[in-house]
Amino acid sequence: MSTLFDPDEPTDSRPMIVHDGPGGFPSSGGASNGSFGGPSAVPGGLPGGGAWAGGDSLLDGLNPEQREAVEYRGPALLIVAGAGSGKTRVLTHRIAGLIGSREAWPSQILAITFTNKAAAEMRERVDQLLGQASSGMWISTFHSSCVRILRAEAEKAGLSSSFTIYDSADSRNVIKRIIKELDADTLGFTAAGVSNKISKLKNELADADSYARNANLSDPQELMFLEIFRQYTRRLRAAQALDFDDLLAETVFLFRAFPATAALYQRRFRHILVDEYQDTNHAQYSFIRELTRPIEPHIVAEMATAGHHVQSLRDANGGIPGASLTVVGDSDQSIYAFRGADIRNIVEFERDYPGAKVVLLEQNYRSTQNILSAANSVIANNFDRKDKKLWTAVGDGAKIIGYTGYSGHDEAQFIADEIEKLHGEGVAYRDIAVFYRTNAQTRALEEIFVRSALPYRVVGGTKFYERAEIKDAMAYLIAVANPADELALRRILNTPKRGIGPATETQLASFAEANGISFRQAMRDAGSLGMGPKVTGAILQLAKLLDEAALMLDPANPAGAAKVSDVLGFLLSESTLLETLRNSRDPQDETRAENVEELLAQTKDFVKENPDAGLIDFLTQVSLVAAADDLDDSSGTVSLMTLHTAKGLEYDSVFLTGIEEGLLPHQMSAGEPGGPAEERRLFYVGITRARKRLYLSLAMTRAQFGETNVAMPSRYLQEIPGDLIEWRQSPGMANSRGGTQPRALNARRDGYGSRGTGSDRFGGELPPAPKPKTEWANRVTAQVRDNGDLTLQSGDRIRHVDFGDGRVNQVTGEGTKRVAHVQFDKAGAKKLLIKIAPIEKL
Ligand SMILES: Nc1ncnc2c1ncn2[C@@H]1O[C@H](COP(=O)(O)OP(=O)(O)OP(=O)(O)O)[C@@H](O)[C@H]1O
Ligand SMILES: [Mg+2]
Repeated sequence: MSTLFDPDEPTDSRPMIVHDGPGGFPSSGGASNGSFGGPSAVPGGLPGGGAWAGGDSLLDGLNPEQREAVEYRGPALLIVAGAGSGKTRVLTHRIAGLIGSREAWPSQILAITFTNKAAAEMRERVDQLLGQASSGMWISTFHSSCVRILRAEAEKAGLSSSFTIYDSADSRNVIKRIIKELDADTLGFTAAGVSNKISKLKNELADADSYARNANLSDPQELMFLEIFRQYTRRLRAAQALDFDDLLAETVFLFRAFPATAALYQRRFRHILVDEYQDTNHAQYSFIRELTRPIEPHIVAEMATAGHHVQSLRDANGGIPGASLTVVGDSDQSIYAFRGADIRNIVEFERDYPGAKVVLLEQNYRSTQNILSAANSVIANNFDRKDKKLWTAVGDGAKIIGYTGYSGHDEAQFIADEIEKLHGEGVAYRDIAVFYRTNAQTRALEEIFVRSALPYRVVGGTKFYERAEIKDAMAYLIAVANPADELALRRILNTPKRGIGPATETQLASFAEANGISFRQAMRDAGSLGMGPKVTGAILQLAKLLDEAALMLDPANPAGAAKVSDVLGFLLSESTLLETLRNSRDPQDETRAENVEELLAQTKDFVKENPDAGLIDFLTQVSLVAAADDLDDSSGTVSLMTLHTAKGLEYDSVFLTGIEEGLLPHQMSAGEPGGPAEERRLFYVGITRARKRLYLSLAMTRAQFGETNVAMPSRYLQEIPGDLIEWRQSPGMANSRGGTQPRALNARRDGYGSRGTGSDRFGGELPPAPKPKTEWANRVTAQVRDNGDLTLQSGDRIRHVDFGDGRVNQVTGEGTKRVAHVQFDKAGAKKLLIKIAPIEKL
């Protein structure tokens, strides 16, 4: 992929049709016969009478409604259906059908998915269905599509094509600085609050000026906010940077300001398909709206004059009709209202696209009947929705398993044990997922999983690219790519330490401002600032290093343009960043150095996979890695992720954890209108990810923000018919109660009085306080454990803080990854990671 994209360029490398296709593909030989009459026309015959891998088999795996959706040809198609009914599958088959039947060139297709991973999967499926790789399709997220367009049209958008993309941490840093400078914290402004508000406004396509028009500027709060918003906008512009929300908004503004530019894309993309449409916000909606607009005859005439191929697409009036649009979604799965997503986009689709065909899908192919029934009865409690009943031919399947733990740790231990059991029954780790509402819940889970030597990965936690050392290394690359990016320059100014303090940084900034030059130029001019020779030398050296790196990348470089990996290697070694980490005494720096080396390795892979790509391509790719993109199906690990990240995915076995009031629904949702209903949809999304087995767990006490609080079962649990769930108790509770209902659930019933007899009272029967730990246990728990030297072999007796005494059956693994398989006298069989397990040899 080259950095810049020309919408008029042929991007399809397949020697498919020899005549001139629609959308202006230069003929690849042969005469232009113009027989390709628009999106719904099928050009006659295939070259050489060849067949493609799809054909009937493309429709074989579909039910009649799905087929109808795949085969429908018309300007607008809306597929609304519940979870797991094959919406994404229909989109994929539809794309393959359009290409396979020669109705569309791959390059005329734009498919929007929610994550880059979903995009990659869709592309792979399409290629599979077609039996060959088809390049030129745009299957990507909203953000990736917008970046490609903005880089190609940067000049019109008033940007450099090497603009930087700020992630939320970057933009918060800028906002933090502004708040400090304006003393806005005295008025109660926080970086998080301001950044949320700005993000919401941008999702509504508002900018500082439009905000000013509607704001009450006699209110000091609003006035201050406006000033922060203005400064923020100005600073990002000066740094040639866009934040995530800008990517969408700027593209829409560009299309509106330059109809002729928009027309290039409107003409190119004849088929636009959007997955998860229920979660589009106003800016995303507008982007699609602009792209599907018909092109006015006078613009078509201009395009023809400019040499663009438009002839075959023209209608009787000389205009070009709007692209065909297919959207799929499920309003019951709308979970991004907090980011401005608007269910109305789906509800009002028929109004916005008159004559749209609507297809409903009702058969679920993912889950067992028990899981579906639970999902159906939960979501039925939301008002204001069209009732739809999902059914499945799969059969009832296993019951849902419920578990109430004493604590988050107890809950996590239950999950770890169940996972091992499933694994023992032949379920692969990769087919198991654990979901939670808040990231904080991972702590207990991770602790237990590590101790149990369970292979897992947290999807979208503290992401690799959000680590400080990676951001440092990336800032070097960004500073080379975009010299205007002051944030990147300030980040590396004294990283690694080179004796440039905050006072010097401020001095450089003021010098730049006073002289109307960039921060980078101020660095180059450091000699005239009258600072000490050491500091001056350090600044000049850094400026020179960056300039040299930029020269390496220059295509005019006599040695040939250097690759991203070479440049990063050069920067890391010349700046001594890597060496400093390696030589540091801070033990964490060892990991940091490894991470930076990993980044270097990644750039090498990137160069291998994309030989023609440059630095900007690499930076773009990194900026757009979304949370779910960390998923790697091939790895044999259990996936841990938030409910939001789980959208669109499916797993054989799913654990939904922390089903408690305050977590689900989340306490923050209580005050929001529609909050609890949105949380219920989130629960529905979670339930419907499971294919065969579903676990619902909660804890009676939950440690949060350093406090341990009594937790109450979520109101949503009561919405699941009791006979679908088989409750397992916390081990400590089994003795005192005979029934199968978890005690905490009874407490909940009491509180709500909606079910139960009232005799099931919680009062006076609080669970016994956890046993005080022995002095030994306290010591083992308190110390930072490192049993690296502990030698264990089968037959050894050990003592564990929680599980008591037991006997080692087997030791597997090497070095720090040694695992003891222990049969505890009371707690049963467990696996422990020796290095950190709270154990002692007896
Ligand atoms: N006609 C069919 N025959 C067999 N399997 C199918 C059929 N339709 C869909 N499936 C399978 O059912 C599962 C769910 O399909 P898909 O992911 O497309 O549903 P979805 O409606 O997009 O779900 P979600 O709302 O969760 O995004 C997938 O594993 C898919 O391959
Ligand atoms: Mg889907």
